[in-house]
Amino acid sequence: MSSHDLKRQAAAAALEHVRDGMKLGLGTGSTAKHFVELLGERVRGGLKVIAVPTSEATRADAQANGIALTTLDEVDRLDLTVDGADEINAALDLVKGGGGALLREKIVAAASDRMIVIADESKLVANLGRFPLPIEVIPFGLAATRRAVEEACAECGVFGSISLRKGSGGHAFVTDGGHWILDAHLGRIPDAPGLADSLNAIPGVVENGLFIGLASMAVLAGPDGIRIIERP
Ligand SMILES: O=C(CO)[C@H](O)[C@H](O)COP(=O)(O)O
Repeated sequence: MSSHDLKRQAAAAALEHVRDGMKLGLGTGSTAKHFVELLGERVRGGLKVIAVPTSEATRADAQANGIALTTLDEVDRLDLTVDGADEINAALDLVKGGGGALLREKIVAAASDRMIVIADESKLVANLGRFPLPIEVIPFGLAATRRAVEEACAECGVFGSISLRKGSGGHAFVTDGGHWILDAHLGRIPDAPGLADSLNAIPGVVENGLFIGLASMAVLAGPDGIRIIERP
């Protein structure tokens, strides 16, 4: 079965947790895009939901699929966010931001009563860190911020190259918030909560891609079917 099919299966399984009248957060990435498409089918069939997208790309997809949108200024809390991830461990801590939407994704997840992570099972890892950790930074003072990121990593016992993410044309990739992304190639992150706190204490860092304690359930699709991991 292709990765495309597995992602769609995970998205379909998560859709079973959506109820009429819910306020939803819509994630970003290829797996979340399947969820938006399947949710759109249900909306066209009469399901009433209202949703906050986590990126301009997801906003466009949601609008194309006829999903009513709102903002976190107009609603207090969201009932459920469904989003993908780059890495998921057994404790449901995540690395996110491969698609560059980590800041809005974390704001929306934190404003949600529940977050369901959808992925093909290759995203489940014993240790976080093989996927480069995205760190969203302010362009001003990039070199100083990069040095501070290296120091914070070293103090947490993790080492590796830190690269500025490039977009099309070789220029810096620019997030929806107008920021840049440093990708930290660390290999293994033994203390993810500690590293997340240290990175966010750096003035030029806007947010990092470690999602600690935000996901309540992972829906993982593999060749043998759907596997659910729930936060105890
Ligand atoms: O964090 C993300 C975007 O910022 C995505 O959820 C993550 O990159 C997974 O993407 P995909 O579903 O395409 O594998």
